[in-house]
Amino acid sequence: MTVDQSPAWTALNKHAEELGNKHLKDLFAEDDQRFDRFSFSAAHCLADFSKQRISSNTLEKLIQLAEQQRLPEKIEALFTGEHVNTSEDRPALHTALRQPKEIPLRLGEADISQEIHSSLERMETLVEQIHNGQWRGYDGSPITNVINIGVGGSDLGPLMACRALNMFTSAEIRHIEVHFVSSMDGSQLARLLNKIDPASTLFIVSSKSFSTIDTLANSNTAREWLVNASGLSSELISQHHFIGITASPTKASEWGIPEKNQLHFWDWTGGRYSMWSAIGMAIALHTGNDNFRKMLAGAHEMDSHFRHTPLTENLPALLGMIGIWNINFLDIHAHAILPYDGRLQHLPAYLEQLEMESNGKSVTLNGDKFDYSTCPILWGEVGPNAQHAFYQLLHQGTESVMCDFIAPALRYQEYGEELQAQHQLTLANCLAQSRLLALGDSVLDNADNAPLHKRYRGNQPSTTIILDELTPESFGALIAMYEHKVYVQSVIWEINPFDQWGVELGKQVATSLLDQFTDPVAAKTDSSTEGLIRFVQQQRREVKS
Ligand SMILES: O=P(O)(O)OC[C@H]1O[C@H](O)[C@H](O)[C@@H](O)[C@@H]1O
Repeated sequence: MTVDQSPAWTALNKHAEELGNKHLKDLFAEDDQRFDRFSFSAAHCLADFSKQRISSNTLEKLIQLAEQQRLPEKIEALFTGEHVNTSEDRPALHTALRQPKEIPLRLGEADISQEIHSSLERMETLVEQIHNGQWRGYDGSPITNVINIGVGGSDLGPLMACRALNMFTSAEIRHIEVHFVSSMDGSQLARLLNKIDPASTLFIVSSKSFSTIDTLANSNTAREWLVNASGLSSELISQHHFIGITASPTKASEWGIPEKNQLHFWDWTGGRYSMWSAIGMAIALHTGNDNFRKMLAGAHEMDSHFRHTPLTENLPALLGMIGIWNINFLDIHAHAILPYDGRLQHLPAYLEQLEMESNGKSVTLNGDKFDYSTCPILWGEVGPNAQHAFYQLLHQGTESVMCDFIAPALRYQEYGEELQAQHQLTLANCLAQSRLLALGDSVLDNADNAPLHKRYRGNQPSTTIILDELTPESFGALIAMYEHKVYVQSVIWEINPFDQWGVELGKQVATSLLDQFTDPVAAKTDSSTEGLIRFVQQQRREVKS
């Protein structure tokens, strides 16, 4: 029996028939205590679910589904290192990466918390050496530019965190610029190599597998650039200008990263859950080791809340379960992430990987196919900008879209009134948009007289997440909350959120197609692929002739 045939699921289907058609404006009209009833706080975050199409009865039934799916035990299994990643037969212990040293965690014979903290301390030592100019380039120059080469989980997290915590970079370390290169087409790298000095540039090759072609292609180009600029051997260049962060040390050594320039993490850290490990070195370089530790501490605060709080007040559990309600009972399959703080500009892209690579699955842990929906299409943009882009669709389109509005309460405390006024303006827009999406033009007195193209139907569900302030701690807590939300949904859907088999075949097909561009008698594919390759080859011939 799959979960959609279970008693709790059936009860929710029945409940959806009763409540599903009730408009949010009616739910608010019936209950002026909705905010108090449906908003919850923990670890620097307040989550307001009152603009979700739920009643207290809905939450009760969702909690019953979560208990039916044994969510509390599954949460404990995650934290204690059980092999929740069944298809790869591994634990998923990203929470251990932000656990204080004093709390032991046994994995088999080993207490991994000691290993984790010695790796963290080693990373911090390298960061200090780079910050204080001890780490030198091939001609003795101190490092001023650091380029993180990585993709997916080895890029999106560190990039997001560096932008989010940019204002926490102290003057002492501002002489170090951190850049991110991920795209296999070389466009980011080419732009950078044109403007930086090779002698004072350090590359961090971030790759759990150390076999991702995107990252190796960019790293090969970077090394060739340095070898050409210096006239030195690639061995010598690798000693001064390359650090490798990986869970595959042998491959990193084979590529040429000296053992002493390597930082390691573990296969029980999923790529998209790895920014808390040495993969976060770029964050520590950009914001300082202290702020990196504060980010870990904030995430640990949310971990403790998730692990020890009853489901009825558990933020990640409620965020996850209300998502299940929207997807599986209200038939909503689009999810917009809308940060009302430009520092969180990379949050949507990060969550796209975290959520869709984790829960974009259609087979249960037992290998069974099923008919119910899983992860929705998730996308997003900085809210105020998106108001001038796709909010037309949110307000007057035909699609139901659930939205997450995310904003800090406090900002610019140490700045002038102008900037504080800009934050006030941004908050007003954040609250206005979620209000209008929920209530539609019932916010106006005489909306009924307006022509249809000026009507706003509302009833678009949203959650508003307010951080006390955007700090390393609250940022860590926010990301940990979404990680746990994803896990909660995977437990309900009985899927494995920690593997990503679906990304592999495309890589193989790409490798086999590479030959097609150079070898005309290569293996047959299909008329479209062959036609497109012929067109590219023709363009190249014309350029040459
Ligand atoms: O860190 P790496 O092994 O280079 O992997 C980088 C990324 O590529 C893979 O294809 C997966 O899609 C991601 O989960 C991963 O984060």
